[in-house]
Amino acid sequence: MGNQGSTRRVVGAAIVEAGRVLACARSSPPEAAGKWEFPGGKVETGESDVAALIRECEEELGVRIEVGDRVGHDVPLGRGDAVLGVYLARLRDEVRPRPLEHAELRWLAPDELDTVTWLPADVPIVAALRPILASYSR
Ligand SMILES: Nc1nc2c([nH]c(=O)n2[C@H]2C[C@H](O)[C@@H](COP(=O)(O)OP(=O)(O)OP(=O)(O)O)O2)c(=O)[nH]1
Repeated sequence: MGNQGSTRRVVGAAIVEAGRVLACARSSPPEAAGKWEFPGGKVETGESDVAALIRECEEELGVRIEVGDRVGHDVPLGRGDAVLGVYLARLRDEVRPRPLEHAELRWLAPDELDTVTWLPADVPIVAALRPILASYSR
């Protein structure tokens, strides 16, 4: 599926390993710096969500990911001219994620998801992720 229509898409990867999800602290812009998000970014014209996630995770973390199911629903961003969609993902190999663009990376267990301040749009997605993560670590 391509990126059609006027609503711009931002995609994020909820990378899960050993029952924890990778959370990333933004380094910019100033109003978002120190807030936490899923690695990802804007889907380019004609690009699929999955291709955008693979590209962004290489750029931001230096890793190759495999993309899985959606987490929660699309969340409107800002003035409503964009939406955020998040997908489960896994690392394809042993290469460890590095904060090439983020201020900090943390692997969070389900009971640690509230220990960081997420970007506002991520809050409902994190709520949808919690039971999924908990089911992995059971
Ligand atoms: N990557 C990411 N962006 C998010 C999340 N939640 C959220 O509100 N956003 C917002 C922050 C930004 O306004 C926008 C993504 O923009 P970005 O700057 O990360 O995208 P990009 O890497 O494609 O950036 P650029 O090429 O425009 O510099 O979406 C999230 O979980 N992950």
